[in-house]
Amino acid sequence: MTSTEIYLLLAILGALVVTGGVVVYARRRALPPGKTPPELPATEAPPSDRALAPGAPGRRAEAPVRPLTPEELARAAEQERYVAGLARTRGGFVAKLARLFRGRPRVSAELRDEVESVLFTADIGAKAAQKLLDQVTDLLDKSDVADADKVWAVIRTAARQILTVPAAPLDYSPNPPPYVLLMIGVNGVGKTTTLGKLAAFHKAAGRRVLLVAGDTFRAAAGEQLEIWARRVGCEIHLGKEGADPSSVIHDGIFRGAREGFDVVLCDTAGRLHTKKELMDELQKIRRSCAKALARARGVGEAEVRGPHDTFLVLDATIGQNALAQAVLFKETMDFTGLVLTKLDGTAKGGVVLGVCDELRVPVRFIGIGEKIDDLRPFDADAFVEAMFGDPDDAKA
Ligand SMILES: Nc1nc2c(ncn2[C@@H]2O[C@H](COP(=O)(O)OP(=O)(O)OP(=O)(O)O)[C@@H](O)[C@H]2O)c(=O)[nH]1
Repeated sequence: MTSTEIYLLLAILGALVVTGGVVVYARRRALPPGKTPPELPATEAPPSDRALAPGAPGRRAEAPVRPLTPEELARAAEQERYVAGLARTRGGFVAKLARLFRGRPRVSAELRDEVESVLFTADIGAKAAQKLLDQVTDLLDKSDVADADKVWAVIRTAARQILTVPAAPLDYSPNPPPYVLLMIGVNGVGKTTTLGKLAAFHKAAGRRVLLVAGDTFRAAAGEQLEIWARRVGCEIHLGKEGADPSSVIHDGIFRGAREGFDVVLCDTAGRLHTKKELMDELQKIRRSCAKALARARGVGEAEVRGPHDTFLVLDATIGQNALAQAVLFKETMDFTGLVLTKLDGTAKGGVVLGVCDELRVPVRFIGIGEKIDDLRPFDADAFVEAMFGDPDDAKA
């Protein structure tokens, strides 16, 4: 080896040593103080030398994406369906409120007037509107400016308080069975449809269901319920057209008890709360429920209260008129729960707040479409979340 070759070799070796030192220094600098880079396994080449196929051993870790379980997927789809079903309702006064807050990180007391105008022109009833406004005013009174998020949170909390009506959970397993439900309301509000959906709900929970066609006034009503019974795969008790609804319902409940059904769901003809004779007929129907249960149990009528539940069905699309209807029904007929239907088709769904506030009767179910699975048990928290989730998401 010539001296030139020796110098050249030494120069290359020197350069390699310097480059290695710089690389190690740079790597140490990149780590938090006190940390040393992890040692590579002696037997393995550095990752860069390996195939980059996903999952190859030693491949630089990507954030692992865990596939959702079927239950999680079902829950997400259900949540999406629920929120979509309430989109129009959310597009009502909630969207108007959200528009007031949009783009205003801080809001002043002047906003109070605008909030007042939205609340009092919404279909939530004057009392509920006042309660929400009081909360906003309280907050704004505390300082000249308030955080828009805080105002929104105050409205959400007040709405949740109004919607949370204390009530025992529904008991579908009375001893002795069956659980008897009477559905009442004005014409066309969705009584029969809701009964069909409820029959499906109980069937899915493993209960034996009997539908009772207590609307003997309208020939098509029995047929409509029969279609639901076939769709759900449950039995139906039909009376003769024009028969006394009390006697049809009595016989249906008695049959339900004798034949070991778990749940008996009774339809009634639609009626206006202003028609006295029709409201009297409802009282008679209720007494016949008690009579049938007493007879089936072999006890005196005084020992039986009547149907376990009576639900008043309200059509949310008529907004405040639904609230007026409910108030007038309550004057003549007790009901234990409310069903708000057609929330999918209206911007007036805020009436749920009004009925909860005014009547303090729990909303038990809401209808969010015409299909068999478009009925949801009412949950104040879930409803508030779907309605008031985030002002920026509210439908413009
Ligand atoms: N979009 C929508 N439509 C509904 C809902 N519930 C019921 N409907 C529709 O409302 C209409 C009336 O429903 P019915 O079940 O016949 O009402 P009803 O109270 O039994 O009527 P009467 O027997 O005349 O008193 C039907 O077209 C239903 O499909 C709902 O939650 N959403």
